[in-house]
Amino acid sequence: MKALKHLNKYFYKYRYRLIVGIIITIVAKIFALFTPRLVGASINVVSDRLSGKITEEVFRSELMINILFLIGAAVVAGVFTFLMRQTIINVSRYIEYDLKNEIYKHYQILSLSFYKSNRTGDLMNRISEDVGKVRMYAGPAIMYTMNTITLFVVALIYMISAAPLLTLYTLLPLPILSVAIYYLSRLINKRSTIVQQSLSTLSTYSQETFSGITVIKSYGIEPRTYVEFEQLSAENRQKQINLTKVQAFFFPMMILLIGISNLIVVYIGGMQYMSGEIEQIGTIAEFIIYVNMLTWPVATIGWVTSIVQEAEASQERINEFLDTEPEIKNTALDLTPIKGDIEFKNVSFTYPDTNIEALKDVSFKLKSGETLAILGKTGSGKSTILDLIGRLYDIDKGSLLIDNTKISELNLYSLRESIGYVPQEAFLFSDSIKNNIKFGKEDATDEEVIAAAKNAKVHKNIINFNKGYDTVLGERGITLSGGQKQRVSIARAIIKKPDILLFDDCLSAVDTETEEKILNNLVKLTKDKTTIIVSHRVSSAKNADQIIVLDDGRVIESGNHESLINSKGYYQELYTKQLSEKEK
Ligand SMILES: Nc1ncnc2c1ncn2[C@@H]1O[C@H](COP(=O)(O)OP(=O)(O)OP(=O)(O)O)[C@@H](O)[C@H]1O
Repeated sequence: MKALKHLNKYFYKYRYRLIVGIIITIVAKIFALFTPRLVGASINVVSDRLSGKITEEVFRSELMINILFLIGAAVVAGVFTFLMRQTIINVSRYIEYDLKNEIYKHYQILSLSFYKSNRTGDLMNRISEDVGKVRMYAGPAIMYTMNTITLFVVALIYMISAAPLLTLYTLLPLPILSVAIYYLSRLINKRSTIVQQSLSTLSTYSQETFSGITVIKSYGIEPRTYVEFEQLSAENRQKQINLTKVQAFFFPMMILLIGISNLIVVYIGGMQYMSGEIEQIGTIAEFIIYVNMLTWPVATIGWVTSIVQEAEASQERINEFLDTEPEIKNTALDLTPIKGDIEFKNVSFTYPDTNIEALKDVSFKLKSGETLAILGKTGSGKSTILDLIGRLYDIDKGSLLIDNTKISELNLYSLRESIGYVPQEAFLFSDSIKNNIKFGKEDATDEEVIAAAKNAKVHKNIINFNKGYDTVLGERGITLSGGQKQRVSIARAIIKKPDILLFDDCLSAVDTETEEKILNNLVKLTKDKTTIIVSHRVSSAKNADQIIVLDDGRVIESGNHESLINSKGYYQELYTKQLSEKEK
């Protein structure tokens, strides 16, 4: 129960609803328990009439009163049972909502390395499946426990006052039922988890084959995927059958144990009536109803125990993520406006998960408004530099200064707010093109969106689509070409008008002519912004104020276009090669 303590704050938040719910539960059960007494009393009236103890008139009026009370008690119990679900189960839904939001909010502040080391499926599971299991504790478990306690206490008082020995015999099989249900519920839960896992494997497999349908069709491997699907499907079927097998035990077992209890009541009760220990025949009927009313609550003791165990395990998994501290901490609580000076002083950085030393002793200084181009072979550490400026990771050695202040001392929100980042692989959401661009600036006007798209040289493509800027992208929408995606992604960054712009090889899928036009627009737009362009092409770099060339995490050349051409190194070689390719 330690992990589940996390929910106490929510129970406190909804305490009034919960208390009302508990009171309603108690009232509902008290009224439900009028039934056996009234039935017993009615049978006694019939028996008294048969033995001539009462007159026909008294018989009729007493029976009528009993029947009216029976109907009244059933109606009140029914209304209160409805209200019981409306209060306690609703509280569990509120708690489920709050917990989901809490987890999601926490996910948002966790660092990139957390996402690298945990699978997306796991993150999704904890926020959906696990929260669902915890809800069962916060709602149904509490409701059924209250139900059982009230029913038991009230029924026992009635039963013992009517026939103490018969009470003992009647209740004898019930603990066996409770224990049996507990083990059965555990088995059911275990098998349901196995079914869930197999279902998720099946859906992951189908999802992947649908996303990769182009590859599957072009390689003609549809029959193979079909066979694989069939195998997974067959495994799932077997697991479902295994689950049904144990589920099928549930009700027969209950019916058997209720039957045994009924038999005991009739047998022992009958004997006691004959020997005169029980005075009225109605008591036997009353007891039969008690047994039937108590069986389900007793069964739920076992069921609730297994729900609580499951909830505890789920909450433990949830807490594990909630207790994970973000590696990147915001230490400056006040906002810190950013101008855009960037300085790397002997910066080294090793990725914690792979231990790859991506940057070694890197130094450069960039004044606000200047442009830096970074070139180098693949894997040389170019993107890593941009990640460090966005503080997606913290550096190991050296110092990274923004506006002459250590990056870790800046307000994280201000820092990221001042950056416009265009990643190497453009990611667009399944939304309209307009909203994808506006992602950079939520309150942007249509004119601003169009201006950004024009500067990113993608406006003409967009207006050629039937729905223009309202064209929906993604799974159910249109698929943009690689170059179009990159340009929408550029528009998203420039609409924000940030102080620092980071372009990570984002023109690689664009032809050189369009690249030239975009770069010309960027020169105008980024006049007073600090800009870093990562590229494999000299054409993207040649106009930059500074150029650095990286090799295996080290700066091997630095300068401007002219000085690097004259120094006859990697840059000059690349320039000559790319120039001759262009001329071919
Ligand atoms: N998130 C990560 N976790 C672990 N290692 C990483 C991560 N990202 C990059 N690396 C490693 O760090 C090194 C530098 O990678 P980086 O992406 O900075 O290179 P790059 O110069 O941008 O390459 P490219 O031109 O191919 O984009 C590579 O060896 C890479 O495998």
